[in-house]
Amino acid sequence: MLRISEIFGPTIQGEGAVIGQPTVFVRAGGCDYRCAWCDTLHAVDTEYRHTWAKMTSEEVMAEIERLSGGVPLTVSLSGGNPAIQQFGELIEMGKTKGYRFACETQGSVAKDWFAELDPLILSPKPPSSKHVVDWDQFDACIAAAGDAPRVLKMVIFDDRDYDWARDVARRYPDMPLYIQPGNHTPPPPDDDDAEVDIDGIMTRYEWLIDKALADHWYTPTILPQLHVLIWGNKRGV
Ligand SMILES: C[S@@+](CC[C@H](N)C(=O)[O-])C[C@H]1O[C@@H](n2cnc3c(N)ncnc32)[C@H](O)[C@@H]1O
Ligand SMILES: Nc1nc2[nH]cc(C(=O)O)c2c(=O)[nH]1
Ligand code: SF4
Ligand SMILES: [Mg+2]
Repeated sequence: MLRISEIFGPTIQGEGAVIGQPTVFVRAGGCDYRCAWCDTLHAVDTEYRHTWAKMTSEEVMAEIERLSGGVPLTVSLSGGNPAIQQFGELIEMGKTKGYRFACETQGSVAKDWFAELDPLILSPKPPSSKHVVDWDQFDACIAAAGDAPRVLKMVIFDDRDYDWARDVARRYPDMPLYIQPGNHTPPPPDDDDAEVDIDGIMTRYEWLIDKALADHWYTPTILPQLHVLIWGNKRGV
């Protein structure tokens, strides 16, 4: 059984490597982290566990097909941390029907089904999250992906995060790199309509662009969370 916080879409992927692509999101319930600025606490905080549905892979697949009208597209597994659950069966089922699976995870738990993803999006957490990355676990995630496409996506709030991200990028010179400004006004878990400070986010975005370009750091693609610019903190988009 899978613990599912929400399944929604099609919408556009708002972040990183496949930004703008039509996507159905499967948001897993439960996370081994609790980032200081997490924007999906309703899928993390166990206080909201009662809102997570227990579903079989067949039931999740049926909902993906219903939402997409049976027309294959990219399915993004997110959360929470999808890597603490068994998504191998769903991925196998979906791929035989022509669906493609991406997955977002912080890189704390490796799963053999990472090898079936296109792409695996690894999003190690910077100092502002208050988490410290276990790089052995992170490397195990990269190894588990094997030949599957994998990318790095890092959220940056401040100078310390920026310096940390540059170090991470040096450590993984062969991985496509995406950086995004943090949303300092993430929604509280019980209020998906909470105000978002778009001006503040755009100021941080501009700061991040200026800083990277001034440093001649040309390897990252620098993107905002497009869905936040369009829909704010709204859930299910
Ligand atoms: C909600 S997480 C779920 C997947 C996984 N737990 C992870 O962190 O990668 C999806 C993406 O949103 C990013 N994110 C979460 N809160 C954010 C915030 N306040 N501002 C910008 N990005 C955020 C995460 O860093 C991650 O890249
Ligand atoms: N449109 C849209 N794009 C996203 N990219 C990553 C998301 C996430 O919460 O994992 C997300 C999300 O929730 N919505
Ligand atoms: S790892 Fe991802 S889902 Fe978990 S608390 Fe951090 S941002 Fe939220
Ligand atoms: Mg999100």
